[in-house]
Amino acid sequence: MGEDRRPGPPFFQESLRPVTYISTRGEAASLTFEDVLLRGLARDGGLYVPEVWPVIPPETIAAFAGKPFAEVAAHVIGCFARSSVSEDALLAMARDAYGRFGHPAVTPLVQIDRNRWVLELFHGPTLAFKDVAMQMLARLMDHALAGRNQRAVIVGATSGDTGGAAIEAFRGSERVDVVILFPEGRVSDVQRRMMTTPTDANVHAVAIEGTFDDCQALVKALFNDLAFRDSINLAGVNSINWARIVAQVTYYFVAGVALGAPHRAVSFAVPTGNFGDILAGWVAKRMGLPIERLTIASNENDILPRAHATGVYEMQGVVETTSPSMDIQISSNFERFLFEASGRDAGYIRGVMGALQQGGRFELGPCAVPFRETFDAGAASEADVADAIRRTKAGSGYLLDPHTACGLVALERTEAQSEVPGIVLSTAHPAKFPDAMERIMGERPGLPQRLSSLLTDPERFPVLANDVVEVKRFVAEAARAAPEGVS
Ligand SMILES: Cc1ncc(COP(=O)(O)O)c(C=O)c1O
Ligand SMILES: N[C@@H](CCOP(=O)(O)O)C(=O)O
Repeated sequence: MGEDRRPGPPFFQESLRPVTYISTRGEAASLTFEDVLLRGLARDGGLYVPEVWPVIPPETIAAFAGKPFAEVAAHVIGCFARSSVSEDALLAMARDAYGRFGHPAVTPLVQIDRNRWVLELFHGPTLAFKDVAMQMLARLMDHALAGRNQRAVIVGATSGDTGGAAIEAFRGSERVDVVILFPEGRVSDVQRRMMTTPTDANVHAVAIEGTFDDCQALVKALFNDLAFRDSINLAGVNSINWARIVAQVTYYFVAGVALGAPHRAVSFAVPTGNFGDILAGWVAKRMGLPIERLTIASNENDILPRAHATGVYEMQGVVETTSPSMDIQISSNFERFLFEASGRDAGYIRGVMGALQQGGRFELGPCAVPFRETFDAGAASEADVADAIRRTKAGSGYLLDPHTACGLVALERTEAQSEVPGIVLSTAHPAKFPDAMERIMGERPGLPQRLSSLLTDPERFPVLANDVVEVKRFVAEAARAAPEGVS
């Protein structure tokens, strides 16, 4: 394993050097992986990225072939986490985390067409791709907090899936309390119930009168109140937390190698909201995975494809779709890409993020070209989504969920006339969206037997105004109610 530092010494000499992390806004201290893991957002409001990019040599990538998912995960995460956690500890965590998945391959590939594949990321406990990272994150955080004899309060925002995955991964934890904010009435019943039916005292789901973007802004406001964040040891599990991205990089390598990488290239289409999952694909490419095309797939909330076409990132109001987890406008992780595309110009990032906050838009300027060169982009209308689900079922017998259908539509629109295999990331199981699937296909996909009581178990959740003071009060109360004994 080596690191991409141009110019620089040979990669093997670099390989023992721990990776440190810098903020995209350039005004926060550099941190270790463990600090980044526990802090989430940087104190200057920016996002952490590695100071140097690790590179995995082709022969190591080739050797991933046939290896258990957990072993590849330990290697990939180890590239970023070496300073904080040993590869043996990572391997033990990965074996434990991925042992909970319902498929031996963890993230199997299914062929749906001559040269198109679906990468099923939904075999974890909450039937969405978030489990792949969240199950590792919970173990990494517990390991780090135990080492420091500390507790933390996690506050997260969800458009449907992150919340359930976080609550499932951290429920019952003695070191962590979790408060998840979700947009009232804008998640599916199954998604909401995955958050509101667990009875563990350390997990709380809160409906916010607003959109996902409002929930995410509330979380960032809590992080930006430095006195508040320090008083409760605030941590984050959204993809603003770098460890989330890192843990998602693994399945790009696993899928790529299964289809012939590093000896041949592959392409991915990624259903996109917060830009986390596709950023993980971009990281895999930087680390050496030969990815020909990386396609941003949106639903009718098409701010990223519009920015791709016009060079202007402009908010227009969120519309509700059958793929609610992608009903997002402020794609947090886009900031990480812009930081790299601008040549790590923290001043540029402060400028564009300030403009977005104040005026709801910014011009990509010099970043428009690298954005177009690095990614393709496509948006699916609601009619496109229904059509993709119906014809895929008719053609191959395979049932896509509405998020995955956006991915397929975007892949089809941007596919080159090349023989490179196209992989659509399947980010959720169709059973998470029974109403939408019934409208499209005429029947409701069944939930797995282990979730049979989900739709009848009692729910508990307060509804709060989109108001930072009210949310702070709720979070402080949840933190106060935490058990004594750990500082
Ligand atoms: C099912 C599903 N698909 C796609 C996405 C978009 O992923 P990202 O926010 O990482 O872009 C999400 C939410 O994040 C999701 O829950
Ligand atoms: N689609 C997500 C939104 C939050 O994204 P994250 O990856 O930053 O946690 C969800 O389902 O909650």
